[in-house]
Parts: sequence; structure tokens; C-alpha cells
Amino acid sequence: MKTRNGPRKPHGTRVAVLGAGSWGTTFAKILADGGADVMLWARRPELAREIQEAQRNSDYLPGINLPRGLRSTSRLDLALAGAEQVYISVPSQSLRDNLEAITPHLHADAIVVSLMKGVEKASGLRMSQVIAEVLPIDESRIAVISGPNLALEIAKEQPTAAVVSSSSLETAQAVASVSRNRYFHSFVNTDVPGTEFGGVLKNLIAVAIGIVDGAGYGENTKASILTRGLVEMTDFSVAYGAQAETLSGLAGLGDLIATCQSPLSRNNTAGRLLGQGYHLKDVVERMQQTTEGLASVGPILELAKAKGVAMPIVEQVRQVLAGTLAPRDIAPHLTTDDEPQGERTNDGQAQGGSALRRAFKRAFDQLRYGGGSAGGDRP
Ligand SMILES: NC(=O)C1=CN([C@@H]2O[C@H](COP(=O)(O)OP(=O)(O)OC[C@H]3O[C@@H](n4cnc5c(N)ncnc54)[C@H](O)[C@@H]3O)[C@@H](O)[C@H]2O)C=CC1
Ligand SMILES: O=C(CO)COP(=O)(O)O
Repeated sequence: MKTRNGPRKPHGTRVAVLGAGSWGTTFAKILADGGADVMLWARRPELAREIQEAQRNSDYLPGINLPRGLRSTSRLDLALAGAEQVYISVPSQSLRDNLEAITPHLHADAIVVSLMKGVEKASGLRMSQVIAEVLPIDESRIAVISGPNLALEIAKEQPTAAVVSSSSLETAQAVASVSRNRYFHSFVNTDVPGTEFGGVLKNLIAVAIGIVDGAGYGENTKASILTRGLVEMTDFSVAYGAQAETLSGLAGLGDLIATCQSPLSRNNTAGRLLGQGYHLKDVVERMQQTTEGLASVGPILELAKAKGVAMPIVEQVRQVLAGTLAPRDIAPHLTTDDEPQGERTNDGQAQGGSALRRAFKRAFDQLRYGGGSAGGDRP
């Protein structure tokens, strides 16, 4: 297989990872363990030194030994020099500013990959859309990676899968071939909105699950929210051009399960604190790491309103965050008074519910009769 620059060479491919938090550092390890030549950019020089000299990132990945060959710098120009692929993992709200700093140093033919799971608060844009708006590169050279990817588990080399998505299958494959190793497998698809929205929306459902958990409700409530949450995720994403199958793949259902079940999830943890009665301000102070869901609620509800998509769970998360709904009052039968006329409360009969059912049927048929992996994710 070839890239636009000639034959692909995952081993030794020069890549830059920007952002040395828990996910950026873990992804740098994935890439280095897959044979790439990785330079990890950290904002703070002392962190770059710790990574490069001690092969540790003790703030974000305590107890993890990083690969010996992994280099790190706090200089963007050095990180980006000669980078054929650039992976970005900074908080979503800081992406635009970071892109402006990146632009002068970006290799003309580089592929740019978003590892982030948020939307820009001011514009409601997905991360790949912000990248396309700011960087002077063609959309076909932008990719996103999403999936059930709790950083610490992967840093411990527990077997995991993700999906690389790009409007160009060639780009997705070029990225997937580098983002693969003995413990991390990257599938590909070409549904960028579905893949990105899956990652954004599961955060909101994980906050809801945390809230009911913190409020003392049990497994039935959580399963109800998880299942109906997937319907909301699918309805919303399909309204914005996604394929329903993507939401039943790694970037949707897969990530939803991981995030809603794990105490490692920051969104889930933030929700649990809210459910226990902490105010949003105190929760934000206690969360030392990026909690994308808290910033995404507002823009996602705006976008949902624009397309007439009902999102009763996400709406109730907004109300709990605003302090206008007590966590115990969150209603897992999940309808709202302003639900559009004609939408019913029967499971699977709302507009997107049937889209979801069709997606499940297609996935089931694929599994039963062969011809591909469940969801739109391809090997
Ligand atoms: N941690 C995880 O398990 C996963 C996280 N993600 C996504 O990755 C993205 C980054 O999250 P994490 O690495 O987990 O967050 P984190 O909180 O662990 O690290 C964020 C990093 O960004 C740096 N940073 C903060 N403000 C910045 C700014 N203005 N400019 C540049 N750098 C800045 C911080 O110093 C830190 O190094 C998020 O969108 C998250 O949803 C995706 C998959 C898994
Ligand atoms: O995206 C993640 C797992 O796939 C990480 O979730 P949190 O941001 O909630 O920790």
C-alpha cells in the first residue's frame, strides 16, 4: 500500500504527539511500541525532561514505564520538524489556539489526527472541523481516532481496539498502520461525524450514569440510561450526517460501555460527585484532569435543538449541572415535557430508535452471514 509520499513505512515513521496528558502520553507509547519514531510535545519543560530522561510521566500515568526510544520536548518547532503524522491530544477548548501555534511548523504533507473527544464550546464544531478551519491542509489529510480507550488500562498494555476515521480511506489506513501494536488494534472507517460524535456523546451519558450512581440508584437505572443514551447518541449523530452503524461500533457502543462502567473515567467520576451532592464548581475544582463532557453539554443541546432531536438524558444532565434538578429526580424513563408531538416513549420507536434497530440488524446480519465486522469499523 502507498501513501501520497510513496510506500508506507510504519516502522520508523516520524510522528509528533502534541499534548502530554494521560491520553497523549499513552498514545505516544502506543505509537512507539508499534515502531514509529515519536516526539511527544509537553507544554511544561520539566514534564518533557521527565519523559525524555526518566521515561516517566508521574503526574498523569503514575507507575508506567514509557518506551526508551520515546523522545519529548517542550518546543513545538522541534516536535513538528519532519513529522509525517501529527496526533493532537490537548483539551478541546484549547485546540484552536494550539493549531495557530502549530501552523508555521507543520510539514506540508503531514496527516493530522485528532485524539480528542469534545466540541468547541463557542462554535459547536467537532475537533476535525476546527482543524480543517485553521490548518492549511486538505480534509483528506485529517483523521480522528476514537473507541473504548481508558488511557491507564492501555498504558498497562491491556488489549484494546479503536477506530481511525477519515473521509479518505487511504489516510485512515495510513494512520491505522502506524497506530497498531501487539496490544492495540486500530480498525478503520470513513464516517468522521459518527466517530467523533460517538466520543463526545458517550461522555454526556457517562456523566448521567455517574449522577445516578452517586445518587444511590442501581443497575436497572444505569442500564436504562445506557440503552436510551445510545438511542440519543444515534439520533443526534444521524441527524448530523453519521451512519447509525458507527454508533453501534467501537466509537459508539464500545466507548459508551467502557466509560459508563469505569471509575477511571473522569466524566463518570464528575457525574458521581454531582450525584453525591457536590456543586459543579466544587466538582470542577476536584477534577484534576480534562473532563470534556462538562463543556460539551451546552453546545450539544444547541445542536440538537437546531435539528429537532430530543435528548432527554442530556437535557437532564444540563439541569443537574445548573443546579435546577436534584440528582435523585433524574428520570430514567427518559422523556421530557417538550418532546415533539408524535414522538413516543416506546423503546426503539422514536425516529432514531428505528435507525438504531436497523443498524443492529445490519450488524447482526454481517456477523451471521459474514462480510465484515459489526459496526462500520473495518480491519
Ligand atoms: N484520558 C483518556 O483516557 C482519554 C482521553 N481522550 C481525550 O483526549 C483529550 C485529552 O485528554 P487527556 O489527555 O485525558 O487530558 P489530561 O487532563 O490528562 O491532559 C491534558 C494535557 O493538555 C495540557 N493542556 C492543558 N491546557 C492546555 C492548553 N491550553 N494548551 C496545550 N496543552 C494544554 C495539560 O497540561 C495536559 O498535559 C480529551 O479530549 C479527552 O477526551 C480520549 C481517549 C481517552
Ligand atoms: O474517552 C475515554 C475512554 O474511551 C476517557 O473517558 P474520560 O474522559 O471520561 O476519562
